[in-house]
Amino acid sequence: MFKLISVESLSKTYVSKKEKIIAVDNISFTVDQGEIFGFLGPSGAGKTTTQRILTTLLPFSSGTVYIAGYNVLTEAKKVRANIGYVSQLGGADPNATVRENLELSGKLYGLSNDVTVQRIEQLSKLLDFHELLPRFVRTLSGGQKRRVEIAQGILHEPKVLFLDEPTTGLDPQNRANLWQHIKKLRDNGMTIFLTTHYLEEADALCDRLIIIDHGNIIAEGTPTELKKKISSEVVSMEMKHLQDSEKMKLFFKQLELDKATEANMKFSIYTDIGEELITDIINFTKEHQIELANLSLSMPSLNDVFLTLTGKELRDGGKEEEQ
Ligand SMILES: Nc1ncnc2c1ncn2[C@@H]1O[C@H](COP(=O)(O)OP(=O)(O)OP(=O)(O)O)[C@@H](O)[C@H]1O
Repeated sequence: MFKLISVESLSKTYVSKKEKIIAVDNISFTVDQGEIFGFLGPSGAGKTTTQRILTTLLPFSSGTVYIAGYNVLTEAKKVRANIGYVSQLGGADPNATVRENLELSGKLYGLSNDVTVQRIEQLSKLLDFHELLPRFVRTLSGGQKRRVEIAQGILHEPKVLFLDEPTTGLDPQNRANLWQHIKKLRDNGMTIFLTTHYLEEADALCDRLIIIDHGNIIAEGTPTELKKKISSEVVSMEMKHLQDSEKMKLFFKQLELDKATEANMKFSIYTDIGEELITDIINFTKEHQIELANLSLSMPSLNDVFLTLTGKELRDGGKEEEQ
């Protein structure tokens, strides 16, 4: 399969007031044509830095980067012609209409008027904002504005679309709606590189992803592969009374369950024999009159993956500016 993005031994060090900050530390990865590829990591992990390098906006310290077969250092112009970039801030002028914004993007990309009109027609239907074309951008909801900005980013039919935290600030319903639209773009052949710190987003949207922390790749695979690596199932349980937690801890020790975590009377046990373990827990709690607030069996989440790899949580909604 043709690799639309190929990154080899990429590093980026910022020098700020004589202090060196290694933002990206010798990372390598490739992205296939037609996939939604995610870059998941906490704030400060190096996601934006990497994305700005890949979109020719930032010089880097060492390594090689090819986008659509072109070298970002020596063939930056060709790279730019083949990519679309929608930053966190977006680029739509609030005081112009949706159509005017898109027409301006067409001019900036050097498209003819005919092609611009045709693309506006196509994309406004695909991204479900055709009826909004005469509206001023300032009157749009967050989700509607995002769809218009994505259309601006792909008006020139690029091979790769870069999306930086596309759903930050959107409510859960608008977020899920935007995911559907991003999937539609992928289904129409677009390759999408997306940075996110939302676990749920990475899980629902990405065909493959990298988890990045402190500039290093700590895991790579499909969401299912990553979750299966830690265990096939997770048993979650919460105690009603603190004194019972100690009894449960002893019980799990006897069963030699080494992949169990406990915090605030909540246990997560990573296991491949979930149903059997649930039966054992029910029998034990009945026998010892232990009251449970809840007990459930599920697939591990990407948060479990992050927790297992780094010992810390990467929770959704960890950023201050979020609503
Ligand atoms: N211009 C800069 N000068 C100095 N350090 C920088 C600069 N830009 C980023 N950094 C540092 O590089 C590291 C990676 O930052 P980056 O913005 O790439 O992270 P991120 O994963 O995109 O975070 P967020 O999710 O908060 O946007 C951080 O430690 C950050 O403070």
